[in-house]
This record gives sequence, structure tokens and C-alpha cells, in this order.
Amino acid sequence: MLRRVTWLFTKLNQVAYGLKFLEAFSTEVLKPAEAGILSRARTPTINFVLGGPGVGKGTQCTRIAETYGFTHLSVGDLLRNEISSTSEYGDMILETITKGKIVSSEVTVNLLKKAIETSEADRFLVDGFPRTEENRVAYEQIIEIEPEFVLFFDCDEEELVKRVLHRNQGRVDDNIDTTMERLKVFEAKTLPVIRYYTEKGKLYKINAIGTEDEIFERLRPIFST
Ligand SMILES: Nc1ncnc2c1ncn2[C@@H]1O[C@H](COP(=O)(O)OP(=O)(O)O)[C@@H](O)[C@H]1O
Ligand SMILES: O=c1ccn([C@@H]2O[C@H](COP(=O)(O)OP(=O)(O)O)[C@@H](O)[C@H]2O)c(=O)[nH]1
Ligand SMILES: [Mg+2]
Repeated sequence: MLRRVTWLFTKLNQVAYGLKFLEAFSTEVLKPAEAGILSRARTPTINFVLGGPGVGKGTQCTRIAETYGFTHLSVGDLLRNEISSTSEYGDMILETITKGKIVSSEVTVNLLKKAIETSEADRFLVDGFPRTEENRVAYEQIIEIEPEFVLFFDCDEEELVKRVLHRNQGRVDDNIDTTMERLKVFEAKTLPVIRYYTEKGKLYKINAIGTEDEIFERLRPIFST
């Protein structure tokens, strides 16, 4: 009888220990990854910059960053860096960009997360993202920082095509066929994201027709407040 009670006691102890281990494992190991908490001491401010291909997002972001003290993160550049690195995703990214399609959210959001985590900056302009509602939802789940505001540079398609074809940076996607596909993707996938932020009252729509200086001037009221 005594041996049975001792055996039972030992087993109960083992179960209790196992449960404790699982609890510790789930809070210390699983939870942060699941909750997507950035491994940074302070939560940075994030703003998104959207607009069709060639509208001038990169051009204006560079100027905003210099003048108003933001760190510019172009998600297109993060993806292009992966192509030229030894990343396992390089080939897939090159193929997707060449076709003018959208890279899977998992890859993009994790690249963005890494870029934010390895920077000490407090204020980011995330350029060219989220490009789809699926991107936006994945961002919310993994990075969890609501953008303070979203800039949308607006311009007609004819002008967009002209700007892309004159960009001259040797990009695989700066040709007429890919640009037409990117315009379709923009209308079908990115405009819903723009509508989402309009409804949330976070969107600033900026007329992107004019000179670079004129457009930059239109931003002053947003950044000078
Ligand atoms: N306001 C503008 N008018 C004419 N061309 C512009 C203007 N702003 C930028 N560009 C040019 O258009 C091309 C695309 O600009 P870029 O900043 O790369 O746009 P995006 O990042 O939105 O694709 C570049 O060659 C750039 O010099
Ligand atoms: O969140 C993103 C950002 C970019 N891209 C891919 O990268 C290309 C180039 O993006 P970038 O923002 O550099 O282009 P831009 O609009 O500035 O011409 C896009 O067409 C997509 O194929 C993507 O898949 N997801
Ligand atoms: Mg760009």
C-alpha cells in the first residue's frame, strides 16, 4: 500500500513538474513569438507611404527623412537586397518582382520586422507597404504597431508609366509589361488598403502631379504640426 502511495505521489509530482515546465515554456518561448512583440526597448512610431509605381514615394520619402527626421525604410529595397544576398527567398522574390506581383506577406513582414528591430530609430516611414489587405493584416499580427498616419501620393496612370520608364535605375520591373501588371495590382490590391485607412481617418491624400519641390511643399502642413 505504502509503495503504491509513494508511486502515485512520484507520478503526481512528475505531472506537476511537467505542467510547470510547459507553463514556463509557453510564456517565455511561445508567447513573444505568437504575440509578435518587437524585441526593442521602446516602441517606435511607424507611418506608411503608398501610391502607384513611379509616383515618387521614394523621392519624397528621402526628402521627408532628411528634413523631418524620419528613417526611411523602402520595402522594395529590402526585397531587392534579399535578391542580391544568399537568402533562400532570393529567387522567389526576383521572379515575383519581375512579374509585378506581390511577395508573400510572411517574407515581407519578417524582413520589415528585422529592419525595425535592428535599428535604433524612433520614427519610420515605411515606403511601399502594405500593398495588400493581406499584407496589412499580417503586419498587424506580427509587428502590432498601428501606423500614426498613411500618406497616399495620387497621380494618373499615364504619368506613372512615364515616370517608371524614365527611372533609369536598371530595375527588372521598369518595363512596360511589368508596369501595366503593377498598375492592375495597385488598383485591385492596394486601393482597398488605401480605403481602409481612409475609413480609419488616417489617410493623407497628396496630389503627386507637379515638380518634386511642389509636392514636397504640399507635405509641409502634415509634418510641421
Ligand atoms: N514630381 C515628379 N515629377 C516627375 N518625375 C518625378 C517626380 N518625382 C519623382 N520623379 C521621378 O520618377 C521616377 C520614380 O520615382 P520614385 O521616387 O522611384 O517613385 P516610387 O518610389 O513611387 O516608385 C524617378 O525617376 C524620379 O526621379
Ligand atoms: O510590400 C511590398 C513591396 C514591394 N513588393 C515588390 O517589390 C516591387 C517593387 O516595389 P517598390 O516599392 O520598390 O516599387 P515602386 O512602387 O517604388 O516602384 C513591387 O512591384 C512588388 O513586386 C512586394 O511584393 N511587397
Ligand atoms: Mg520606390
